[in-house]
Amino acid sequence: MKNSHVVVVGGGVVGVTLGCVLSRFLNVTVYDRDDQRIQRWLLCSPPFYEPGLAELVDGSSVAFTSSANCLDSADIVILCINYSVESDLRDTLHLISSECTTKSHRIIVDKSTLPLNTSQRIKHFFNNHHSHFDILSIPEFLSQGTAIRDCLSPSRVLIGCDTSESGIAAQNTLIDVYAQWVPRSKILTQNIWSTELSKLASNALLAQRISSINSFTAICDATNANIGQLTQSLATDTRIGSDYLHPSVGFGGSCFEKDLKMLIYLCESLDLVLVAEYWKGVLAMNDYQLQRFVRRVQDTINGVEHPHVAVLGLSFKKDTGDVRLSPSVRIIKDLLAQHNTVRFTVCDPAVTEMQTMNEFDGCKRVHYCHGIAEAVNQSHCLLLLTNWPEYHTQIDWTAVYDSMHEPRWVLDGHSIVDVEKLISLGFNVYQVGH
Ligand SMILES: NC(=O)c1ccc[n+]([C@@H]2O[C@H](COP(=O)([O-])OP(=O)(O)OC[C@H]3O[C@@H](n4cnc5c(N)ncnc54)[C@H](O)[C@@H]3O)[C@@H](O)[C@H]2O)c1
Ligand SMILES: O=c1ccn([C@@H]2O[C@H](COP(=O)(O)OP(=O)(O)O[C@H]3O[C@H](CO)[C@@H](O)[C@H](O)[C@H]3O)[C@@H](O)[C@H]2O)c(=O)[nH]1
Repeated sequence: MKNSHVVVVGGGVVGVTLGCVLSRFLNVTVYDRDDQRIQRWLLCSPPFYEPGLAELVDGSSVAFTSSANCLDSADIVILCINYSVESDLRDTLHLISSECTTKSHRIIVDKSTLPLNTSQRIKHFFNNHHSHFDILSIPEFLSQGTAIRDCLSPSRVLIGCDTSESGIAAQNTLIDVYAQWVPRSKILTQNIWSTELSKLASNALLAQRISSINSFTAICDATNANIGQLTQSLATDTRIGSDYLHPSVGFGGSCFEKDLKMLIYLCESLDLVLVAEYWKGVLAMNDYQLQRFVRRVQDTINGVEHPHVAVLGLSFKKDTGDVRLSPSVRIIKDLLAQHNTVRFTVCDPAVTEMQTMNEFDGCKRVHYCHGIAEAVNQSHCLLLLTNWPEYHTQIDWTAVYDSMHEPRWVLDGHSIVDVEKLISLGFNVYQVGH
């Protein structure tokens, strides 16, 4: 195993973090078809922001390439790719099959979150192409912003395989690989259906908790109940706990929505109509929460001539520059569509000006700012759309008040700021569920 060559396919946060950790024990190449991405990694200038990843890459022995011929020397191929369309996956498999010609046996690990039963379909594909590849499903549970910590100390590692002799041998090989840094008690072996479903179930339950708490913010907004007091009470019940019960404008990012849709698709294809409807409710609640916030913003700018809205936080959560399916982006786009004259100044320490321009197709009504002071200057309304509490505490509220124009609204989408303090300074404040 020591001299095994591992090729990680996909140079995103999952592939690169895992590649770096594995390179402490094995010979690792990260292959991505996007040459620009690879060039950034080769220059140790990551194509996206993930805390500590540049340093990890810099200190590792990982090789990076956009040339697929590295696949031929691989003993283990680990798929860490994003899934867009079925034909894309087929092309990837054809590529692996055509490049991997010289060795008689290899292990293919599916680490991407792809539609259920994909590992089985990968197996059939290679069987039909007369290649002796064993397929394992090892889903990834890391979160962006804490990718390195999660990869080094995972809560569990699931290794799914079929029940053939060589499948179990491949599973044992990967157990030995992971056991080099993960306690064996945290490495669980399962069948492939269970590992694939475990991944979707985990994200579905986390998303469901967020939608559940957000549903209570709607009740709090309509009554005298306060969401902070409610979550405090829920958190003290150890059976419920406090994780993933932080109220927000809704969850975002490239995983929860996509994985819920895969789960719903699976339920529908199994004719489990009620189960599908149940999970659709989680997505519907997420949209409802976002729309409630958009309406709140509209109410605050109604009647203001040429409203100027400052936005703090564009990425989908703290410690990442990822704007994929970010609630913040959705809110701005909705308001741009509904209001002809509104303009935005946006500030996020982890997002670049170029990303912002690309996200809004160069729209002249959205401006990127380097700091909060610049963003809020002459604005009528400030949207707090980051769940980065440390960032909120850096705000000089008196200076913000002086540089804003009437009606001086602060709308806190992540229930973080001290509402009473802002009201005492003269701001109008809306906080989700307050
Ligand atoms: N981002 C997360 O927090 C996270 C966590 C757990 C699991 N996942 C899953 O892991 C997978 C990867 O996630 P990510 O965020 O690193 O993705 P990403 O979109 O950032 O990166 C994927 C990379 O794969 C490359 N790629 C796609 N098809 C390829 C091919 N055929 N050949 C070579 N390169 C190819 C793309 O160019 C891209 O650079 C996804 O399936 C995702 O759902 C992501
Ligand atoms: O109490 C909470 C917790 C999170 N969020 C939001 O939920 C979204 C997702 O947050 P998080 O789970 O921290 O980020 P991801 O990086 O998307 O990670 C999720 O998705 C990954 C990809 O599948 C999984 O591997 C991880 O285990 C899973 O946490 C973000 O918009 C957060 O603002 C809330 O609104 N309230």
